[in-house]
Amino acid sequence: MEKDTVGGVGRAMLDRRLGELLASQGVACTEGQRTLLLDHLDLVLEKNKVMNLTRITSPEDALVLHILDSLLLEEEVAKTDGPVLDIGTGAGYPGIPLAVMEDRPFVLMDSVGKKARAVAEFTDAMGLGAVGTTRERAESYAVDHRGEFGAVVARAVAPLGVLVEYAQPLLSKGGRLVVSKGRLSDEELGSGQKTAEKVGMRLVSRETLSLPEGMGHREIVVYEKDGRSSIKLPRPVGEAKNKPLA
Ligand SMILES: C[S@@+](CC[C@H](N)C(=O)[O-])C[C@H]1O[C@@H](n2cnc3c(N)ncnc32)[C@H](O)[C@@H]1O
Repeated sequence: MEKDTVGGVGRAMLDRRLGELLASQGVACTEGQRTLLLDHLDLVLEKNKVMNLTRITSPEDALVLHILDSLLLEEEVAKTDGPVLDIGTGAGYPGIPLAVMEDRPFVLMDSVGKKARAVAEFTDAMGLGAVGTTRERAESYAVDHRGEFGAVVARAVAPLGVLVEYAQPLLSKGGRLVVSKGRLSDEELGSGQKTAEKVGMRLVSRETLSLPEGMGHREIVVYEKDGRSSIKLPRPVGEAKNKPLA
């Protein structure tokens, strides 16, 4: 039977608030999808009592900072086809909310085994059959999963240039990298751009958004794989971060 609380707060109130928040950002969501989004949040907050998954412990804040923030990527992800990969999923954000909204295969990846296992427990409990999880690093996963994904998403994982390098070998031709960033400096954007030119990706869009209730600033940056890389990818584990291409 469905619990009537989420993280100790009344579910009916959170459900109402979530509906308002999503509507205010133009995200269409059914009652069944909201139920799953709140189920996931409850599982995360329970698990967070025994392992470090998130520093956001207030369910009200998590509605904005986890659920809505993840779904700000939905419009861009919906423009792509084929499987979606979430690199560095942590507690399942943004991958699980996106998988709740999109009827297509997802893979949620984290390099930390206990996080990948926690996320697998969440998707099992939620009955998300089309969602796989893997404990892997993006660089090593790309060796055996070249060109498999129509979209790669990432939030709070690595600088833009590093993400462009991680995503390139994993994407199919025409596939897109959709990244959520807080403040994005000109320097980080510049290095993303130079990396993209080297690896056969092009910047499609950059959108700036404000979260409700003054809870932050977001940039949604989208790249498309439109050519071949001039460098053999993936490079060995750690090189994208330690020896960036730009
Ligand atoms: C700051 S957390 C963000 C988690 C989640 N995306 C979110 O926004 O709440 C970054 C996560 O990325 C994972 N990570 C970092 N580099 C990675 C890589 N190369 N491949 C896979 N996972 C990675 C870390 O283990 C960590 O769980």
